[in-house]
Amino acid sequence: MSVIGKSTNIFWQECQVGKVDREKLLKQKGCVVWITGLSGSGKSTLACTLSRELHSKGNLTYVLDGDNLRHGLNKDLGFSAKDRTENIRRVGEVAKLFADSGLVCIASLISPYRKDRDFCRAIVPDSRFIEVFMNMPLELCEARDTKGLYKLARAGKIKGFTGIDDPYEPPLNCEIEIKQENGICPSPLSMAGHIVDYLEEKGLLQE
Ligand SMILES: Nc1ncnc2c1ncn2[C@@H]1O[C@H](COP(=O)(O)OS(=O)(=O)O)[C@@H](OP(=O)(O)O)[C@H]1O
Ligand SMILES: Nc1ncnc2c1ncn2[C@@H]1O[C@H](COP(=O)(O)OP(=O)(O)O)[C@@H](O)[C@H]1O
Repeated sequence: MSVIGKSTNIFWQECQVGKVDREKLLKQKGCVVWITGLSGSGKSTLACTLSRELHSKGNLTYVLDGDNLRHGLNKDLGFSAKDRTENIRRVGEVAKLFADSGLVCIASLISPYRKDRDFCRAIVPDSRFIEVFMNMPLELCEARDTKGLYKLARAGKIKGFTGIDDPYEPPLNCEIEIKQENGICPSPLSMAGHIVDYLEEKGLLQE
C-alpha cells in the first residue's frame, strides 16, 4: 500500500505480458523521441516525417503533438508557466506509457522549460529518452509564421508567446541538435534520416 500524490491506498498491478514480450512482438525497443523548439521551428514536420520513415521501415510509431493534444487531453490548459509545466508532465507520462507499450513515441512540443523536459527524461527508464533540439533562429520561425501567431504576438494581441515575451530555455545536453547549415535549414527528410541513424546505432529499431 502506498500514497502517491493525492492517491491513497493504491497498489501496483503487474500483468503477465510485459514490456519485453511486447518488444519481441514488435521487433523494436520502446523509446521516446522528444522534439523541442520554438513555434515554427519545424517540430511537427519533423515528427511526421520521422514517423513516416520509421513506418516504412516496419517500425511502429505514434506522434504526440502539442497542438493536437491541446484539442483533447490538455484542453483545460493554457500557456501560463504552470499550465505549460502540467502540459509537459502529462505528455511525458503518456509518452512513458507508449514507450512501455513498445512504440517509438515521437513527442513534438515547444516544451520551453528545461526542468520540465528533464522531468520527462527522468521518468522514461533505461535512457530511452532522446531529446531533439530544433535550434532554429527566431527570425526564421517568425518569417515562416504559418499560423500568423508571431504577427499577433508582436502586435500585443497574444500575450506570453514563446520567444517574443515568454522564455525558451535551450537544452544543455540533448542527444541531437538540429541547426541550419551555412544559413540553410536541412530538409525534413535529412533530419529524420539523422534520427533514424541514431536510433539504429543505439539498437532501438531491433528487438
Ligand atoms: N502563447 C503561446 N506560446 C506558444 N505557442 C502558442 C501560444 N499560444 C498558442 N500557441 C500554439 O500552441 C502550440 C504550442 O503548444 P505546446 O503544447 O507545444 O506548448 S508548450 O509545450 O506547452 O509550451 C503552438 O504550436 P507550434 O507552432 O506547433 O509550436 C502554437 O500554435
Ligand atoms: N526543414 C524544413 N525546411 C523548410 N521548411 C520547413 C522545414 N520544416 C518545417 N518547415 C515549414 O515551416 C513551417 C512550420 O513548421 P512546423 O512543423 O509546423 O513547425 P512547429 O511544429 O515547430 O510549429 C511549415 O510551413 C513547414 O512547412
